Amino acid sequence: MVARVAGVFDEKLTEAIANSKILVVGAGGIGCEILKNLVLTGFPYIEIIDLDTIDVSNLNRQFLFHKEHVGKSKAQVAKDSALSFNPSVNIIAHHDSVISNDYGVNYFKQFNMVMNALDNRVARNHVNRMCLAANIPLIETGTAGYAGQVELIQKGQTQCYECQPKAPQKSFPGCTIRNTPSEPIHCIVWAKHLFNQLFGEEDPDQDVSPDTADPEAAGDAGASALRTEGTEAGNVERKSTRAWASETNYDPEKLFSKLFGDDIRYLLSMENLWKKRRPPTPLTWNNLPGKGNPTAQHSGLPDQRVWSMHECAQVFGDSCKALQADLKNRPEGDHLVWDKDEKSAMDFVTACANIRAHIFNIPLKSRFEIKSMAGNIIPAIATANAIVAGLAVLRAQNLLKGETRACTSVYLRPKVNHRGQLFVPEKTLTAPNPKCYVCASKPEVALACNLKQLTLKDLNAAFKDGLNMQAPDAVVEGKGLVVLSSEPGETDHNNEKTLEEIGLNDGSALVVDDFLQNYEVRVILQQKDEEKSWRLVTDPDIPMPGPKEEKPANGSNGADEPKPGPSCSKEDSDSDMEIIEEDDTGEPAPKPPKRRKVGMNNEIVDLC
Ligand SMILES: Nc1ncnc2c1ncn2[C@@H]1O[C@H](COP(=O)(O)OP(=O)(O)OP(=O)(O)O)[C@@H](O)[C@H]1O
Ligand SMILES: [Zn+2]
Repeated sequence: MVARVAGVFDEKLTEAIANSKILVVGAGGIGCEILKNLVLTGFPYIEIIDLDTIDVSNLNRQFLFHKEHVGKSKAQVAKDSALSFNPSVNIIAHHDSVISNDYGVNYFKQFNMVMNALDNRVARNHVNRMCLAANIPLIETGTAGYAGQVELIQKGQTQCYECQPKAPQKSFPGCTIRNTPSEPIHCIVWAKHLFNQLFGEEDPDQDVSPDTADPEAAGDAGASALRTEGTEAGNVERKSTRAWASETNYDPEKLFSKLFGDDIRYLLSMENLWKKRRPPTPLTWNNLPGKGNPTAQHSGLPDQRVWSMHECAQVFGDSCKALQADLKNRPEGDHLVWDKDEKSAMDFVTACANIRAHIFNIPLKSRFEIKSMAGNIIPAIATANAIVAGLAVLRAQNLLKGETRACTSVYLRPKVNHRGQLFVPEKTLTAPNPKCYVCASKPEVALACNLKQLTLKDLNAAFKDGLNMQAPDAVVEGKGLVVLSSEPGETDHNNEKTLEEIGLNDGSALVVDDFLQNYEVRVILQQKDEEKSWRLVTDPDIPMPGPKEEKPANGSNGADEPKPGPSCSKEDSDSDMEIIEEDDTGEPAPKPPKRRKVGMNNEIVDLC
């Protein structure tokens, strides 16, 4: 197939293309389209990075992949398929995360531009910072259903990906999830948390047991249960759910009795909760509704049928055993990662969510519906991906012609607007936010917190969650005192110390850097007695996200799992679209590299 037809582009562009080097990040729905376009346009040198392998669910739109490729590296297969269109292109495929420290600033610097075709904010933030550091243009793309967007990010000329705070991630109060669910999604989030507690990465924010600190139940919370329940029941004694499950050898009956019997009785004892609500009904393993109601009696696809409680319990038992076996086969300390496309993981969440829904008189859902809700699936539309990828490659051509000012953002709308437009371009480039804590010439941000209460561990979380850092190091400005080190173990002994205890006070400035991202920011501490956790403060006009429940979603289209927030008074909030994203891989942060970033003269705060 002829990929480059002489005379199609003017000489200047033809030459610029011939001398170009492009990095494509992501070989999914948009990435495959971009790669195909680049190859057919005659781009001679392309590197493509994707951490994932091909799933059968990708095949409907990621047309560089076929059935025989399932399980293989996306980047490698995308390369091989694209080469069949134009074997003369030099394509280098990396089956890897772009966040890996193998791809540092010097790696980025070798390219004329980067084209992002990602599906999560963590990776997008990272590439944004790398392109700013390397001072190369980044073409950002995203779709959500029929909507899409292409945006140029160029240091000093346009907004960066982080110039404006992203809409908050949809969140649910922790006590709704743990004590008083009222919608199917509450039960689905609970079930995903349970998966993590039992088999995944344990997170104290994902506790699934009754929340005795629920302000609504204040006073008598669980008191009667504490009196009547012994530790034998397993739910009153505060031990890790994982440790307890492991002691019982993940016995499905025991797990079921604790989670859906004892814990529910414990909740019932928090009487204030049920004054205005219908109380839950505990279930007993040996007496479940729906026995003798086999699958065969139902019509429709198995996944689209709602299971009886009896079936749920069976699936619960089977999936528990399968997941336990999977966990056992892994090296000590390893854990499972929930994946909607992994059968046992999806079965487990469907069964647990429905059992809990039944207990709380919430409508049950089919496995198909739960998969879509639990995976935050927004249908990916092949044509939207193709359009956005086409626009992205046109923008790449603009850039190569030196027409940066023409590279305004373009929005693909799901429907024509009142002007009859389906593609809506911005009139001008969007100027950078001079107060941006990422792309400003001297990035600076204030952190409002109560220094008497905020611990160094919290501070680390604030840098990770609030400033989107991967491996923060923090030094007291002017003193060279290391308060946080990304070097494992170096400052961990101070984790529980408050900022006041380590000598920081109102107005103290920290220089915080992330070696992985080539990013440094000055953080000024602001003492706020009333602050329960922490809050970033930039320009007074720009509200910044705060901790946990306000943490920016990795998927601004709501593609992330809603997270429970710490406060019960917090209302759920839907997010608006910014860069539109597909699904989120929930990719874990990479391990920080072994290194000492801070200067030799810096000493580590040691208060032990
Ligand atoms: N840190 C990362 N490094 C490299 N590639 C990444 C990273 N994070 C995400 N990706 C890749 O970006 C691509 C995004 O593509 P897309 O949105 O079509 O998602 P998908 O995983 O292929 O599809 P779906 O989520 O619908 O199953 C994926 O192939 C994903 O593996
Ligand atoms: Zn910025």
